[in-house]
Amino acid sequence: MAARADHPRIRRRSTLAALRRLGPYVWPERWPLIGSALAALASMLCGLTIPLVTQRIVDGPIAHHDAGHLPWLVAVVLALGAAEAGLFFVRRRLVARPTTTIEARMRADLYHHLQRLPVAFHDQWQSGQLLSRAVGDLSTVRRFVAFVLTFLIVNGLTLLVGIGVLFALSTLAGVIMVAGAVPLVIVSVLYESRFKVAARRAQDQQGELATTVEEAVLGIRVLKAFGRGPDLAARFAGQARELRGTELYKISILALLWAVIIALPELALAGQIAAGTAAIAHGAMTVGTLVAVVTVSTYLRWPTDSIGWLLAEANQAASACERYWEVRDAPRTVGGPPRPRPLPAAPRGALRLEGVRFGYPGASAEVLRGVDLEIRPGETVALVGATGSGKTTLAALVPRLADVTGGRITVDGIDVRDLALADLRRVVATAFEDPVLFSMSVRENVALGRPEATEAEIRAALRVAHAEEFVDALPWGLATRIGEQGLSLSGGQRQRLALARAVVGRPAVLVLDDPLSALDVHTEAEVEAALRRVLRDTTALIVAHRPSTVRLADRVALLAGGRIAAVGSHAELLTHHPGYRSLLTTGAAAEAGGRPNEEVAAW
Ligand SMILES: Nc1ncnc2c1ncn2[C@@H]1O[C@H](COP(=O)(O)OP(=O)(O)OP(=O)(O)O)[C@@H](O)[C@H]1O
Repeated sequence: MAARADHPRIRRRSTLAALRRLGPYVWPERWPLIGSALAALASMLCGLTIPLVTQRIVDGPIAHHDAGHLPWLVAVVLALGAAEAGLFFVRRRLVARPTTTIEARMRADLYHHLQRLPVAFHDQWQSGQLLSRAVGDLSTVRRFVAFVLTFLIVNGLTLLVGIGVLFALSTLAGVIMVAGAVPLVIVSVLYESRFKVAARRAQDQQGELATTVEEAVLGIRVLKAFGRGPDLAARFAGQARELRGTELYKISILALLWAVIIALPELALAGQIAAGTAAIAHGAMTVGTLVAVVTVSTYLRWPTDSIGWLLAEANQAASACERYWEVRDAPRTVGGPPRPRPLPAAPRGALRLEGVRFGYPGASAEVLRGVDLEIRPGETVALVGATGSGKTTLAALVPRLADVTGGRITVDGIDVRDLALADLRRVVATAFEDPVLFSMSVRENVALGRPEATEAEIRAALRVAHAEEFVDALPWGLATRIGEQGLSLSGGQRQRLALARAVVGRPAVLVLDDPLSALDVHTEAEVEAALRRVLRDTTALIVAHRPSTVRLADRVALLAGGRIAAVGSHAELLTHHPGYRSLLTTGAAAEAGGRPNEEVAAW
């Protein structure tokens, strides 16, 4: 999801308001930025002074055929030119550090915020949209602070000073200059709103394009296997065409703006030359003054020309800021409490679900409608249910990847929402069905479960997950960097590393979402045996799809119709619950998939 450019709320918000929100980032860097603006201004003033010296040269040594003072005046022009160049260099040097710092800070804050946002937020946003904000939009913001902001101020001031100089040289020349500049400003402002909408649309489309590329790369196996590459390529080409259309529209706006920007100052210059020549003929102006007027007007070309372009860049930066703040403003619905309750020094791991209800945002019906379940310290409960019955959803509520919408979950009698998130994540460890590994070494991937884990603890966790042998066989053992999302490993190997990550912190409560699903029969039996040892000291909730996983549990809870329909030992449920029997005896719970919840509820 991403707010679109044509949304009225976005149109109404002013460019200035969006850019003002950069304040907290820009303020700490104000001194070098002010220094760079002053250097740019001084450089402009040096350039602006050169025409005045030229006037002296034309009306003095040249008009009087007296070269006596010429070397001095030429030396002054040279000195001014050198100062102009030197100051420009200083500006560049001064601006680099603070602007890259601002960009880096904003990017880091965005990243931290993304990490804290609930899973529900990530479910709704395309990752390409987030990527384009973190990369493209923040570069636009840096360009704005480094260049656009400075030159909007400096060029504005140069224009004012330049027009003042023109008025001092010749009132008529000043009036002609202003007459040319006023329509230019009006046209620039008129085009601003149109350009802003187009700029925003282009940024959103870039985000969509990034999402398509990302999906194509991550899903390359599926696309190849189903021969769907050309379809996605066609979608990509369509999106690229749309983006091209928007960019062309942006260029057509800019082209018109540039035509006006170039034509008006040329007309003003022609007017100044015509009026100046007539004034010289009537003895009302010296040749030197006309030369100075023409040189000053020519010098003012860049500040005048740039205003429209700088405004367009400012608009682009404003919409980049809006896009950035859309993410930063997203509320952290799952956060730590203001006054967290402390965990017992040695948590026992009593897990209790009391009337737990949960509905996904925007969904018409709740997935969980009053789940009651108690898992005693050290006990292992398998959660079984038809596909889509809400097992994964329930498992995600324990480590607070989402918050219950009704009822409560307690660990050792404390509501998980009253615990500091760091405490909760320390006491509850999770391994998901789809084990995501990061582009880092095996050691780092496992240590995500406990950053301070020693080599011995990591090895012990690998042994539990029956992963030590294959890790040692990797080219650099624990130090082997595994590919993006661990793609260079097999599904079973990835699952075992995810399991090692979950157990390395020796958590009091383990939540495992189908931890043996990707293992072959032989490995499954070995991991099962190792897990059994870990589970002896840990409270565990295990989402189970097949009998082998269920065998790990002391008790089994059957989830159906959003509630716990039955609890008992595997043998009891097999005997007394036909629904459970059919779910497991078909080989895997997944095979019972497609059953409507109502039917399961009726078991
Ligand atoms: N992010 C989400 N947004 C909206 N609905 C969702 C989301 N994730 C899951 N659901 C819905 O919630 C219901 C429960 O899904 P869940 O993944 O918890 O089931 P499950 O029992 O774990 O299924 P399986 O056995 O197939 O893994 C399903 O109807 C699913 O479509």
